[in-house]
Amino acid sequence: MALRSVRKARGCWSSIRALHKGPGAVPAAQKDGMKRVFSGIQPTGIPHLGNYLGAIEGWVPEHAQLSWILSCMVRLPRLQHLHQWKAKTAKQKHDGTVGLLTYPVLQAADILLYKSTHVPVGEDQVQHMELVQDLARGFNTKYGEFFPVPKSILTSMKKVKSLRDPSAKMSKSDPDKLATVRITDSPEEIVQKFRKAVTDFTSEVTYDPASREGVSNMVAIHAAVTGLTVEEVVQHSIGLDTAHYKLMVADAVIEKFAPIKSEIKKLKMDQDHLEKVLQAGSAKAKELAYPVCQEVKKLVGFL
Ligand SMILES: Nc1ncnc2c1ncn2[C@@H]1O[C@H](COP(=O)(O)OC(=O)[C@@H](N)Cc2c[nH]c3ccccc23)[C@@H](O)[C@H]1O
Repeated sequence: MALRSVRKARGCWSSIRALHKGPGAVPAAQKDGMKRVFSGIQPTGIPHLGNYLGAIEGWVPEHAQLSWILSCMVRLPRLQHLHQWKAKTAKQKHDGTVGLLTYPVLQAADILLYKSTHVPVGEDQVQHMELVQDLARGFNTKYGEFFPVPKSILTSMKKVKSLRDPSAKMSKSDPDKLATVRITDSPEEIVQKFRKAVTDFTSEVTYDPASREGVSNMVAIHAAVTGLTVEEVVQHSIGLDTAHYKLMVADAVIEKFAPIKSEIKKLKMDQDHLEKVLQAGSAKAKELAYPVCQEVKKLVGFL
């Protein structure tokens, strides 16, 4: 389960806090115009004691409980038809687990538990968001208007492609280490990955995702990290061949990541601060999740 952040539109926490005075309080109705943005990420690496005490311990009951209730409202074929289930279980010789099959329901619980209205996700999650929307609508039809139907927020870079196979998405779990640029990569690693990025035999830099996926991925990444438009990026690259252009994109990515990397380094050195942030986040999340979960249990007849 992957609750990482519960963010708000500017100025909303105070009104949310006023409505949620801890366990037992009435869940907040989504007032007109009030946005609640929720996102998540797969947890990778080994969680430490601070993660567990500060956050994970506080997530488990409400997320798992709502997930169970929602899973009783979804038919098996609905989950078996999801692209990601089909792709992942195929990779595992059709030996996928129940957890893999039902994780989109747990993800729906993550989102609905906070009555989220907007969810920033990449393109691969759009089908899962449709499931969340169906579950919210289905619940509301059966038990009365309760959950907002959350909308996906997609950026222009909703599908960053692999540097080794531009027909596939860039993925953390890609076994080819050169395919994926990690935020923590050193400048040398980033240069090496872009140098080896798969493009084609035309040396000119153009943007044509249908026929030149590799170079177009470079251009799209370049535009996204510099804040320029695709047209501006292509214009600035006139006269460069793709080999030189790849190094230019690598430099732009290094520059983009530099302040993020130094912030990560600084934060990692301040474990006390990190644990405090986790604890405060966990308390805020609990304050929102508990009353919503209680209300759901009342509506479905558990309480
Ligand atoms: N190549 C790519 N190009 C553009 N976007 C991409 C690319 N790869 C990944 N993403 C997006 O990054 C987010 C985290 O990915 P995860 O696979 O960890 O994401 C996952 O596996 C979720 N199940 C985590 C999750 C758990 N609960 C949630 C609630 C709301 C939103 C997300 C979650 C996602 O938005 C994903 O779409």
